[in-house]
Amino acid sequence: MEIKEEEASEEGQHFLPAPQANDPGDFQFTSIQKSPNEPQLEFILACKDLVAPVRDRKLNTLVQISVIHPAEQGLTRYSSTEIVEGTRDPLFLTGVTFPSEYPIYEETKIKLTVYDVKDKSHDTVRTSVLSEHKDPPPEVGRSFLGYASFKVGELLKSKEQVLALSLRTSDGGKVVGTIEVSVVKMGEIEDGEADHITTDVQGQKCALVCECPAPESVSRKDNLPFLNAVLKNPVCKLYRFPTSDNKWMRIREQMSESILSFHIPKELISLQIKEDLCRNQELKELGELSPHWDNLRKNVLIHCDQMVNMYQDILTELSKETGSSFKSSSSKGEKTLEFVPVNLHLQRMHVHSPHLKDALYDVITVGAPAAHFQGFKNGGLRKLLHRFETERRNTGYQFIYYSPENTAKAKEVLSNINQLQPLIATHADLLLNSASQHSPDSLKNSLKMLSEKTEHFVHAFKDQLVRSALLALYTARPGGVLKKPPSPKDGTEEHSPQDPPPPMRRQDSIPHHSDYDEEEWDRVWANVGKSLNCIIAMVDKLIERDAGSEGSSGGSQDGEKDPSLVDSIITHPKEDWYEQLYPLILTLKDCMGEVVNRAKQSLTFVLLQELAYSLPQYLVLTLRRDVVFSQALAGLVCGFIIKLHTSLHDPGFLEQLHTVGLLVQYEGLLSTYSDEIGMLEDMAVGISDLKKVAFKIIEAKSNDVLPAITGRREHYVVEVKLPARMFETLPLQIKEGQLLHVYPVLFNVGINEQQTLAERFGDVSLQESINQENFELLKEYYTIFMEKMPPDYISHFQEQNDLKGLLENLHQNIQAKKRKNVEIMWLAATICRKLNGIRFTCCKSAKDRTSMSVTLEQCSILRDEHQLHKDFFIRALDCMRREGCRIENVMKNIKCRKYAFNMLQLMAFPKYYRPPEGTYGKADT
Ligand SMILES: O=P(O)(O)O[C@H]1[C@H](O)[C@@H](O)[C@H](O)[C@H](O)[C@@H]1OP(=O)(O)O
Repeated sequence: MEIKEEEASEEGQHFLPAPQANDPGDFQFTSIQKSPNEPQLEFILACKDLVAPVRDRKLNTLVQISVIHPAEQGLTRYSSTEIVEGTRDPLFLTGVTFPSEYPIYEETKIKLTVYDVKDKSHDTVRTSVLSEHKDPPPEVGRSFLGYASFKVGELLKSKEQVLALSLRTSDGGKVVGTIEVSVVKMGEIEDGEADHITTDVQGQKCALVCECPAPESVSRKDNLPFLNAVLKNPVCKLYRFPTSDNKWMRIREQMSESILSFHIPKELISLQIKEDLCRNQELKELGELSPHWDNLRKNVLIHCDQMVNMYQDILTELSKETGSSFKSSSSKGEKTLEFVPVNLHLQRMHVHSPHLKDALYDVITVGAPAAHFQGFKNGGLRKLLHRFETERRNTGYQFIYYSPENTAKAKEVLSNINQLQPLIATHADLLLNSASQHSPDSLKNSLKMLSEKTEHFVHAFKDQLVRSALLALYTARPGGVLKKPPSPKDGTEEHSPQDPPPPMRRQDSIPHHSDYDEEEWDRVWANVGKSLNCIIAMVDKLIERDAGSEGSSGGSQDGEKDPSLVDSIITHPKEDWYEQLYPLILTLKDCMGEVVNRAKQSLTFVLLQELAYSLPQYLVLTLRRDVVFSQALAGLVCGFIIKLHTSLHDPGFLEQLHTVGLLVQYEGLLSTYSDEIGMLEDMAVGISDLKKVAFKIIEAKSNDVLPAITGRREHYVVEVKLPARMFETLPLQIKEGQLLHVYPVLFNVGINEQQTLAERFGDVSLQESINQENFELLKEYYTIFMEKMPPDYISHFQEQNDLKGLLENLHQNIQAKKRKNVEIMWLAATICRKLNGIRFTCCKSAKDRTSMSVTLEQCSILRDEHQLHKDFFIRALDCMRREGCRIENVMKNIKCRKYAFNMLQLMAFPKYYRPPEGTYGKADT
């Protein structure tokens, strides 16, 4: 293949194609040998003796890397280095990496084009707009210096895998310098020869040594296939930066989407539809009600059915998006994608630095969970829910006020009933089965299980709420009314002294003609216990008699048995165990059925109260909360799975996971001004709602390793599947299905020009209270951590980390009420990392501000943990922002390689949040 003249050669090129499957078509090409899931090829670049077109001009150079696929004509522009200023011997810190999925072979040709950049502000504009099969726009702000090309095979087979190539002018004639291409492998020692290159850094000469010590495996490679099941379309970038002692560290940045972005919302919506259908059915089965309540119920059902239909439509639409793993920032207002998180990615930094273990730093970046389709005109969930609850509490006409806690309790009891009743029935049948087999051991075991479950069942109703709800329902039946109204002393109807009297008392339409028998429920409920006792007595008796031991009757545990019932049974014993037990089991089931019937109806009546108030506003609010929660949950599950896989071989982490639970820390960059107030209010509730989520790790029984969700709105369990060989290595408690809890915390610091307005003319109290409240939560987590982790772990932990000091510092910063105090974010993130937590960074779209923040976090980690040379802090930051994963993130969201900031916005940003010249500007977001 001929490489055409530079001016014309880039026809048909496009930037960073989505890597396709490694499918060479009809041609046979030589694959590159590589470790599974590792990049296929990584190299770094340096130029020497570049010739400036104009004498004495100081060169500002960058190299553009293009790929010529062996079976195709034309170039594919792949990536660029950063711009190195003021030297003829530039050494580029931004390297090149081809991820494992990229279609690259030994025959693939790489073209390196060196440019002299005259105007940095134009540079990114120029590289941003290339789209497939379009002519590149005219060169602006840069001029062509020279090019070189090589075949991948040549590089791989060269001595020491280094090529020194002459750079030539476009006519191929004049040599204008050389370019050195050196293969690098993360985590591998380079041979003893140190490669000394000098570079001019801000006027000072600095000797840089390219050398790496022995590798340390970061994450076990056998975990990767399972991570790859959830992570998609990785973008990789490679850098080398000097350490303070002039050694090289290597950094690989990786950014991946996750199919959980769509999978979790779909799972969740299906579950919510089931929950709502079940509730609607229960409302229908509530029985006869007086006209007032019946009308309310009809109205509620109309709206609830409509709601279910809407959820079903959304699910249908989402199900069409098979295999999708990314919702772009520009789709955030789309109705059918409401439940899907915006721009969710794993942002990973892998550091290989001299003398230190390799390290991984993960941050999940995602748009703040918020209901963009519903909008923010009236604020977000935090405000809306508060307002709704206050109004509901004070309106009190036409319905009975139950507090959110009591409504949640009603849902919990209903869910327990629905789970326990079939379970008890199964255990009862198993008992009968054991009886028919005449097996004493099996009979004892079945009885044990049956007793346990029945006790749980009886216990579930030991709540005043059921009692008071029964009373309330009684009065709502045709003709039913109380002699005395339900008493607030039972604590289920909550009225402060100032509140109006309970509305029940105003239901004058119901005639007074009968008394409510409050003890009836006690009797029905107690019968379940009694019938279980009869079964226990009978089993004891049967086993006793079977063992041939005469004399003692009734076994050892009949203290609570109903003697009349037991006696009547055992005075006429039959030797057929099944026949003896069958009628008792029937009685138990009947008694249980009676309890279930009454309890279900009464608690459903409690739910009717919640729904009856302010329809359809209540349902809209529920939808908003579901939408926000779904986005937050998708991110959380993604973060959890990644954390689990990367820490699977860390016993301390696993111990922490099941004894303490996991800290999940969110960094918010939203401003407390205009629409973003509403977003922050949504986000705060969405994140707080994650407390309702617990994880359970189960053994994968098939190739489907995608997580499943069970539960209901008040309590979800996410089942994460691990293949047998990984599952086996887990601590017993986790293998036995112990629920693993999460502790979400959110710290927000607005940084943009809107925040300046909020600080000058608006209100920052929302941010202040969120930070204060979440500080308390973080402190609570730390206390539990200190209490529950083993003492030897804690003493080692304390030697290494001054968590107390960091917490104190964070507290002072929160109290200080300083403007745009980004120290809060750094401290919160550091505490999270030290406590083994999951890190999140969010702004509206997780595109611009988030990119500034994660790159700053990455470079700060390199500085504080890996001795990044202080003179290279800003250069590293600029490299990552200019050519790193985050500019690709912007590109994939808005098809333009520009952070959407204008000068005004930048001036408002804290200093280190400003991107380098040429990487920002007006962008059509
Ligand atoms: O990723 P974000 O920081 O939320 O993107 C903002 C950007 O910060 C802002 O300057 C710009 O004007 C846009 O509003 C971006 O939000 P989009 O959601 O429109 O990408």
